[in-house]
Formats: sequence, C-alpha cells, structure tokens
Amino acid sequence: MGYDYALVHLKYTIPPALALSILYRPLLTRLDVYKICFLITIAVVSTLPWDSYLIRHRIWTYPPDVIIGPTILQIPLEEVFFFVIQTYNTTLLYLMFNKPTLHSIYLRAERGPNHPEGPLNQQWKHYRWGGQVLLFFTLLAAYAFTSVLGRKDATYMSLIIWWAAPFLLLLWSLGYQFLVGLPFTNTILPIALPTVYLWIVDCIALRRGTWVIENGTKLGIHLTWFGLSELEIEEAVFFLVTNMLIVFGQVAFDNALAVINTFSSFGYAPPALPSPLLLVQALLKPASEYDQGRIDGLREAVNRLRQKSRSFYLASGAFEGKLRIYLIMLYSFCRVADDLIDEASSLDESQKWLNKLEEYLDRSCDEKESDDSITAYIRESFPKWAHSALLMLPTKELTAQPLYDLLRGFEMDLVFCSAKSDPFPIACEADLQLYSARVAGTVAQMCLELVFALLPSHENEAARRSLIQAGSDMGVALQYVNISRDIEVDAQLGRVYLPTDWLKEMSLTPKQVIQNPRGPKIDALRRRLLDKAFAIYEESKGAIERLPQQAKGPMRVAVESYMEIGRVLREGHFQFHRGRATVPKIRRLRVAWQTLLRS
Ligand SMILES: CC(C)=CCC/C(C)=C/CC/C(C)=C/CC/C(C)=C/[C@@H]1[C@@H](COP(=O)(O)OP(=O)(O)O)[C@]1(C)CC/C=C(\C)CC/C=C(\C)CCC=C(C)C
Repeated sequence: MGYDYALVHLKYTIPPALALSILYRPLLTRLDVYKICFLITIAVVSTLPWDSYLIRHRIWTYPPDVIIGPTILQIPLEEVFFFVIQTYNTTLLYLMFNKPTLHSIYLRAERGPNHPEGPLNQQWKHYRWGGQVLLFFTLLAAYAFTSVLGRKDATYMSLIIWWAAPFLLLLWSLGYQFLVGLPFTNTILPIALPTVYLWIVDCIALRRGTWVIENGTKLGIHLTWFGLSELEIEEAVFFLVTNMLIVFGQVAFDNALAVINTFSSFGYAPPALPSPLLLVQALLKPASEYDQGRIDGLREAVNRLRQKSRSFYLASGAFEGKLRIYLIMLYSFCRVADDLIDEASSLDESQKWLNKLEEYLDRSCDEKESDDSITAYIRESFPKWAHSALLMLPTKELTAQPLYDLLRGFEMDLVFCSAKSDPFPIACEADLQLYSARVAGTVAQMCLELVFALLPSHENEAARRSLIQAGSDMGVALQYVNISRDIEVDAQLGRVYLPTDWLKEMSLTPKQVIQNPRGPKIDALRRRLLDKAFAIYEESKGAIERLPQQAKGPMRVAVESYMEIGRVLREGHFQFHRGRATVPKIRRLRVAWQTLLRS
C-alpha cells in the first residue's frame, strides 16, 4: 500500500478543481450541476470496462506500493477518481468559456437543394462526411495495425482508438454543425488547456513510476515538445481524446438545449432539467427543419445588445434558457423602437414611426389577427433592419399596457423637438417620475412578466403584482441613473430631463443647460437626481430576493451593473465611451461576480 497516486491528486488534480470551483461558484446553476453529473456518469460508466480490460491484460499497471488498495473491476480507486476529476475540471472550464455565449445563434438550418426556401449551407454535408470518414479510417487503421499486420506494439494505441473513436463519431454526427460553428474559445481552449496540463502531470507520474505502461504494447514514441521527454504518444493521445470527448459531450448537450429553447414551434416545453430522452429527441431533430429566420433574428438581437448596452449584455449572460432569449428579444424591440423614433430626420418622421409602432401593437395584441398579416404589416411598414426585432417580440407572454405606455414615454421625448421645447416637458419631479415610469418602469414590468411566464414561482397573483410594482420603481431608479449619466449627450440633442423647477432653484433655465451642460450647479443637480435614484433602489431591491430562484441572481446583476454607473458618477472618476461615462470592464465584472456570490 502507498499514497503516490493519491498524492498526484492532492498535488495536481484537486487544486485546479478547487480553484475552478471557487471561480465558477457564483455562476453555477442547477442546470450546470445537472450537466456536470450527467457527464461524469457517462465518463465513468464508459471508461470503467475499457480501463479494467487494460489493467487485466497488463497494458498498464500500478505498482502495489503506489496505490491505497481498494479497486473497482480491478481499477484502483484513485484511477476511478481520475475519471471523475478530469471530467469535472474540463467541464467547468468549458462552462466558464461558454457562459457568455447564447448557443442558439450557432444553430444552422441545413436546407437541401429542393427546399422551398432554396438551398443553403451545402458545405455542412462536407463537414459531416469529412469528420465521419476521418474517424472511420482511423478506426480501420487501428484495426489493420494490430489484427492484420500483427503489430503488438500498437495494442495500446489501437485500444484507445477503438474505445474513443465510436463515441467521437456519434457525437460528431449529432453535433458537427454546432462544433464547427462555435468560436474556438468555446471548444478548442477547454480541450487544449487541460490536455497540456495533464500531459505535464502524466510525465511527472510516469517519471515517478506512479503508473507504468508495459513494454511490448506501446509504440515507444515519445513527444519531446515543451521538454516533455517522458510523454508517450499513447498518453498524449489518450488525454487529448478524453478531453475532446468531454467537450464534444457538452457541445451535444448545449446543442440539444439550444434546439429546445429556440424553436417554440417544435412544441418542446423546456423543463428546468431536460431528461436524456428529450435531449436525444432534440438532437435528432433534422437541421433542415430549423427556422433559419429565427436564428438570424436572434443573432441580430444579440449583436444589437452587445453593441448598444454593455451593462445589459453582461447581465444577459447570467440568465439561462428561454428567459435569456426572450429578454434579448425584448431588449431588441425596445432599442429598435427607441432608435426609429429618436433617429428620425424630422418630428413628422418620428411621429410616423410612433403611429406605425402603435398600429403594430394593435395588430399584435389582437387575437383575431393572424401571424401572417402581422408579418406582412411589419415587412411593408418598417425598414429591413427593424424587421426581426418586431417579428420576434414575445407578445404572447406580455400584457399590452406596458408596451403602449413605453410608446407614450417615447412620445414625451418628441415634445423636446416641437415648438422649440417651450415650455420644456419635464417641468417638475412628477413629470420626470412619469416619464421614467413610462420608458423604464414599463421595461422592468415586461422583464418580470417574462420571468413569471417562464419560471415557476410560489408567489400568488397579488404578491406578483407587488413585485412587478417594485420592479417598475427599480426601472425608474435606473432611468434616473441613465439621465444623470447623459446630461451632456442629451443637451447636445436639445433635451433636458432635469426638472425645470429644480433648475430654477439653481437660477438656471433648460436653455442654459443646453448651452453649457457642465459646472458645479449641474454637478449638484446630478447628485440630487442620483440621491433619488439610490433612495428608490434601496426601497425596491429587497423585492428581487422574492423572484424565482433562477431569476434572482441574474436580475441582481442587471440592476447592480447599471446602478454601478450611478456609483461611479457619484465618485466622480469615470471613463468615457462614445461620450458617456462608463464603468471600467474589470469593475463591471467584479460587481457581477460579487452580486452572484450573494445567491
Ligand atoms: C439582461 C436584461 C435584463 C435585458 C433586458 C433589459 C431590457 C429589456 C432593456 C430595455 C432597454 C431599452 C432600449 C429600453 C428603451 C427605453 C430606455 C432607453 C430605457 C433605459 C434603459 C437603458 O438602456 P440603454 O440601451 O440606453 O442602455 P445603456 O445605458 O446604453 O447601457 C433604461 C435605463 C431602462 C432599463 C430598465 C430595465 C432593464 C429594468 C430593470 C429592472 C428590473 C429588471 C426589475 C428588477 C426587479 C425587481 C423586483 C426590483
């Protein structure tokens, strides 16, 4: 009996597992835990018989003085633990690299030459066949070396290939599109980092004799990269393919989840934890049935969010599944509606967009109106860049009133342009409160309607209404921060949201603010508005803790990362991004991390 193998774990596999767990802890969800357990189970069950065979046939051995003693199918317990911890570490690394990614946008519809919408993406067929042929010939070569040519020294390598290649073939055939489409950072990095690390650990273990690959069944080729002179080629391949299997397995899981969450038309009701059967069903759904328009629309919405709002882009990564998709669609709609009205070349044009948006809402909220006629209206009335945002707004999960109120809020902005803004529309604090409730309280209300539509909650109807009211107040607080930040930007557009009677107390007029939006008086007014924002925030933030478990942490991130702009403004040292004060990226990440840690 000895502790050498156990020491390898204590020194080299457990410390990274602890470090990754601490780092990922705030982001860890129930779904992640499910994924980790799912993969560990598959890894252990699929490796045990193979590893036991290797040990029983003395292809690799463990000197009795390096292991503690207990075995499963003759495999030392330390070795079984290796499968668990390697899968755990690689899975966590994958989860970390994939957290910011919305996987749905990497799905691809495969259309054949006779598809009604025309052929598309024929190259996918080549990728699928390419991978399958490569893996098939690798299997064949392994067989030829050992069985036909009788090369005993290729035994270990062939056994690795015969064990891993069928799994890789299966996973490739099911998810090749997704694997090829995902950014390298999502797939190659979580394979490469643990592989190189385990190569180093393996060299150390082989050098110390913790495990031994018997002569006669190995090729005897050593890799000499990075000074890894003890690294047998079989070991290098083994660690590479095992990490590939773990990552391919995760990719298949995410592929299935993306199908379940993206296409409501397939009729999957996304459960919190999808069963293996549902995952397989989703994976087997032919890619030719995917709605490419929906995938493209979602991609546009994600790009819009990424380009226009750093805070909400960061926060969106903390949400999961269908809720994340719907929130991104909601953002896209709000942004597009705001831009159509704000960026119009004249007051008349703004009014025209407002009327068209109202007509769009009338039709969308009318149960008698067919989807086709709404789609036709959008296509004939709005510019192409706005289509997907309008087509994909999840109106069925929303009530009509906040959508109409949002338009009323945008309408208030138009008053700034009319009659040379005299008098200015925000005369007193009540006007500011009303405006903010319309443009931001409504947004919060809709976010929460989506939360309650998609997640299970113990709160009754009355409690939900009070939560939505608290959320709406929080929206007002966020809008006050937004206004405090944008005093200069708004002044350039001829807008002053600081109430006229506040200005009067400082012997200022809105026109003077437009001419010079800086100075100690403006700083004092900004502080006053921020104080109001933080007072509302303090009153409403407790309500977040009563939201469904899966929404609590992410909502906190959304609110806190925006309120952090207010904190930075209060402190007075901020960076500028496109003329606006922003929170440095590292500080935003720290806030998000600490906020989630409180869960
Ligand atoms: C991840 C996530 C929550 C995403 C969705 C957020 C969403 C739908 C935002 C809509 C944004 C938008 C374009 C609205 C149009 C009107 C407007 C301009 C409102 C201002 C937002 C700022 O957006 P902007 O794109 O300008 O962002 P940048 O400053 O450039 O980064 C607003 C300040 C309003 C935003 C308000 C909310 C998102 C509501 C937040 C409150 C909750 C989610 C409720 C919290 C719950 C409780 C129970 C208290």
